[in-house]
Amino acid sequence: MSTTQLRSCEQWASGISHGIELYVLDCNPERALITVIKHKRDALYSEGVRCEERGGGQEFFHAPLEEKQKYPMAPGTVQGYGRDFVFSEDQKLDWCNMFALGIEPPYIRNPKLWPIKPTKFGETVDVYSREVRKLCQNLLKYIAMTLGLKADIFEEMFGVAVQAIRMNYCPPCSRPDLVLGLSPHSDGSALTVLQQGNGSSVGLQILKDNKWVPVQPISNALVINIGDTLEVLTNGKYKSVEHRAVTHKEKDRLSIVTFYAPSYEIELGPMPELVDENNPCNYRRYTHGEYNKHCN
Ligand SMILES: O=C(O)CCC(=O)C(=O)O
Ligand SMILES: [Fe+2]
Repeated sequence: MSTTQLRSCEQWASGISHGIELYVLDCNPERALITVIKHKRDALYSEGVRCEERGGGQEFFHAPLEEKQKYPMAPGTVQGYGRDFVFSEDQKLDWCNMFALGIEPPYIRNPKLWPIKPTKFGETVDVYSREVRKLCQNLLKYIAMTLGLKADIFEEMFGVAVQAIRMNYCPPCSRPDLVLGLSPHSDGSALTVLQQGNGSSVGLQILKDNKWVPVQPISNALVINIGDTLEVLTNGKYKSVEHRAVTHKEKDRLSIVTFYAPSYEIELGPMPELVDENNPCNYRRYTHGEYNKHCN
């Protein structure tokens, strides 16, 4: 990593509250693919970031099937327990089970899908999500600054940002060569915040220079993915990263993923500040709501 790149990492790190340390795998804004934030135990940690250790995810997935099926993901929807991205009966399914909930704004919440067991589940998800929301707002400020834009530009543009959480649980798989945990995709969000459960197998891989590169889980670390929305808004300066998750022969794996995106009705497109003769507009305008319908 060059000195300028390091300097920009430091600037980000010192600016973020809670004494978070920032590690950047590729911090050139032109190709910023993925960022790893390492936070100190007594900062975000104590405020609920290790969601799965406090009754957040693992316990839910280990509950009997009848218990989980009380919160089904209805066909054509994206909240509850089940499988997303099922388009046809002949499709080869991913190995992961998912559990997803809308968090903000309040109208996207479906209280019937919030499990009552484990008892701490709802509270844990709420505390965690509040902290992650602040983190996303902070990150977007620093991203704006790396682009020479005013710090609040994204916050002002996003309205009441949409936030959702998804837990992906992959049991061990005897033939990891035959099935993926999650098929390759990019996220529609502006930012995605991902934690790989402690003790989980290596699973996440990003496509970099046409090769799948594993993202090693770092204890107490969050992985931040750039999503499609940020790619569009920055006219391609920040690139959305294609990623997938692989399975493991003996180990299970839990990932807890937050998607942070602009309000559904806001019209989005490359920001005029980032379009000029040398950087022509590369994307058409759309709303996040329209994009979501197209994807689901
Ligand atoms: O499990 C992972 O590491 C990736 C999860 C993911 O990409 C997603 O939920 O969109
Ligand atoms: Fe993803």
